[in-house]
Amino acid sequence: MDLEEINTIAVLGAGNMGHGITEVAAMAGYDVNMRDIKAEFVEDGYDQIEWSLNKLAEKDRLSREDADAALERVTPLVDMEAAVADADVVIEAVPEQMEIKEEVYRELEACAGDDALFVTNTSSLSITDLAEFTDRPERFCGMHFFNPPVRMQLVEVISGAETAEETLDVVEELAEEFGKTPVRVHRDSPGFIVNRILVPLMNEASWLVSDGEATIAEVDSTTKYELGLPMGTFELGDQVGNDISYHVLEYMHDVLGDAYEPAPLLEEKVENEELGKKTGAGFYDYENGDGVQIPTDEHSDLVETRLLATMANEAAKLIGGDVAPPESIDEAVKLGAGFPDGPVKLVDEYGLERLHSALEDAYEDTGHGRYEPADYLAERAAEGGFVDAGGDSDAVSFEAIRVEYPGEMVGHIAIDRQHRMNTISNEVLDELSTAIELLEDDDDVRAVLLTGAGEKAFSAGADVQSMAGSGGDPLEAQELSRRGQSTFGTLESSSMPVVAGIDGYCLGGGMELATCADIRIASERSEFGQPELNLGLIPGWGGTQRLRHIVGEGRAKEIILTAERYDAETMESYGFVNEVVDDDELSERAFELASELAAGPPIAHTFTKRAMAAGRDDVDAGLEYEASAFGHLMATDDLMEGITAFMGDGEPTFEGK
Ligand SMILES: C/C=C/C(=O)SCCNC(=O)CCNC(=O)[C@H](O)C(C)(C)COP(=O)(O)OP(=O)(O)OC[C@H]1O[C@@H](n2cnc3c(N)ncnc32)[C@H](O)[C@@H]1OP(=O)(O)O
Repeated sequence: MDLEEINTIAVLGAGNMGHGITEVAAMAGYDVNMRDIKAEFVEDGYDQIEWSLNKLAEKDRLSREDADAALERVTPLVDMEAAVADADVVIEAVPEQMEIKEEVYRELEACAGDDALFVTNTSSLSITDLAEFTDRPERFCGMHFFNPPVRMQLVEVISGAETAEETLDVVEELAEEFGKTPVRVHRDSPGFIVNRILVPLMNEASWLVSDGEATIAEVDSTTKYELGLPMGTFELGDQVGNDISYHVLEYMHDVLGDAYEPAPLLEEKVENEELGKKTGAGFYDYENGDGVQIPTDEHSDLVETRLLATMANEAAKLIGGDVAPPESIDEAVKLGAGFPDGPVKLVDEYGLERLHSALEDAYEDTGHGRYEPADYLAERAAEGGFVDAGGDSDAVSFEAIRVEYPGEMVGHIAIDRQHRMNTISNEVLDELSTAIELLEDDDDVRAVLLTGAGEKAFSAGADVQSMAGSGGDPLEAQELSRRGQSTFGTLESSSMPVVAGIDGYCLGGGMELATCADIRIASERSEFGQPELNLGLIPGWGGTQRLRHIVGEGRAKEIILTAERYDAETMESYGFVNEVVDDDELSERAFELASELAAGPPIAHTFTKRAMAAGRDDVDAGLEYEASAFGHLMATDDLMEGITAFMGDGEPTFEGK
C-alpha cells in the first residue's frame, strides 16, 4: 500500500492514547473512525478531542475552521465492523493486556479489508507476538506514540519478526504526514528505544536508594543539575506513573532476565498505590507535601556514574542487538524524553571505558545482573566510544560554510556561497547543524561568531532557486521550514554566546538566522529585511515567532508585513542590532566582542541563556530556573575565581568548573 492510498484510519480504543492519536490523524486530514467497546468510552474520547481542538484554536495553534474540520472527520463508533471495514490503516490502542489485545485482533481480522495495515500503539508488548493474532504479520508493525500524542513529536516505528519493509516505510511516511518524527526500531525488543533507556534508569535510581547508596535528593540533584536532564529521575518516575514503569519493568524482567528485577523501593510505591503525580503522591508528595523539591547542590559522583553506566549498558544492548543505531537512540530519547543530548552522546562524552569499568566493579561487588556489562559495551569501550571513536573532528569537512578557529576560544562559522549572496541552501542547513554541534562539543571554544563570507552579504535568505526546485511540493516545503527552524533553534539554544557579525545584505532567512544570535553587530552598509511576503511567502525559519522577542510585536509585524528594507542604523534603533560600526571595522569588532564573551564564565553564560529562554513564555518557569541556576553557581570554581579576581583587582580566568 502507498501513502496516497490511505484515506480512512480506524483507531481502536478511545482512551488517552486512542483519542490523542485520533485527534492527530484528523488534524492531518484523515477520516478517522474511533472505536471503543462502550458508547460512553467513545463519547468521552470524542469530548476530549473537542476540548483539545478548541484549546488549540484558542491558542491560535490551529484556525477555528481547521479545528472544526478536524472534529468533523472523527466518527465515534462502537460497532467493530462499521469502524474497520473501510479502514486503510487500523491503529490499535486498547489496554496493554495480551488477552484483551488477542480478542480485539481476532475480531478485527474478521471484519477488516484484506489490504489494510494493522499497527499497534503498544509500549511494552511484543510486536511479533501481537502479529500472531492476525493473518497479516507482514502488514503489521508497532507505531508507538508518546503521551500526549498531540504534543509529542516522536513515533517509534517497530518491526515485528515478519514485518515487510514496505509496511515500515509507509507507516513512517504516515507518521510524517501526522507531523511527527518517526524513528525506526529494527528489531522487536522490550521497551523499544525510549522505555528501554528510561525504565532501567528509573529502576537503577530506585536500587541506589533501596540499597542505601544514595538519597532521592542526591539522585535527582545529580540527574537534573549534573547530567543536565530536564527532570530528576524520581521526578520523571512520578510523572510517568510508578505503576507504568513497574509494569514495563516486569515485562522486561520476564523476557530479558534478572538484570531488570524491579527495585524494592519501586515495588513498595506500587503496593502502597503511591503511583506518582496522578495519585497525589509517589517519590514526592504532591498533596500533603511540597511536591518536587530538588536541591541544586547534592551531587553524587556514585549516582552520576551508575546512572550513566546503566544508560551505556542499555544503549550497548540496543546497538549490539541491531535494535537501533546510535543516532536513532539519541534522536528518539531527545524527542521522547526531552533530553538535551542523547544518551549515546552523554555516555561517550563521559567516557565509555570509565563506565564499563564502573559496571565491572559493581558487578564484582554485588553480583547483581543489572551491572553485568553487555559484550558490545566492552567492545566499544575498548574502541573509545559508541560513535566516532577517537573523536576525530578533522574528518568533518564543509563545502558551503567555513569553520575556523581564530583563537581566543572563539569558533567562527562563515556562510560561504558568495556567488549566491550567501543564500541558505539545504547543504548550508546541514553543514550549519554539524558545525554548531562541532563547536558545542569543543572544550576549547566558548563563543561562536557567525558571519557571511565576503563583503556583500551576511545572507540574502533562503536559496529561492533551490526552493523552487522542490516543484511546489507543500510537504517538502513544510519539511524545509521545520529543518530551518530547528537548525537555527540549535544556534539559539547553544550553551555559548553567539555573535552575528553582519556585513551587507541580511534578508529573509538570513535575518531569521541572525535573530538566533545573542548579539548582533552590523556594518553601516548592511541592509535588513524580511522580504518573504513580496514572494508570496512568509518567514518560514522562525521569523514569525522569534523576531518579536527582539524588537517587540509591533515592529516585527511592521518588518514582516511591509517587507521593507531597513538600514543598520534603523535596525539599531529598533533594538535588533546591538552596535553599528564602520564598514571596514566590522570583522575586527565582531571578533573582539566574541572573544570578550569567550573569556566570560561559561556556566553562567549557559544558565543565563537557559533562564531567559525558559522565561520567554512563562516568567514563573524562568524565575524558577534562575533561582536554581543561581544556587548551582554558588558551588562553582568560577564563582570563587570571579570573586577572588574582583577582590584582588585582577582579571578572572574562568574554567567553566
Ligand atoms: C524561509 C526563508 C525564506 C526566504 O528567505 S525567501 C528569500 C528572501 N530573500 C530575498 O528575497 C532576497 C532576494 N535577493 C535580492 O533581492 C537581491 O539579490 C539582493 C538585494 C540580495 C542583491 O541584489 P544585487 O546586488 O542586484 O545582486 P543580484 O544580481 O540580484 O544577486 C546576485 C546573485 O545572487 C542570487 N541571489 C540573490 N538572492 C538570492 C536568493 N534569495 N536565492 C537565490 N539566489 C539569490 C541572484 O540570483 C544572483 O545570481 P546570478 O549570478 O545567477 O544572477
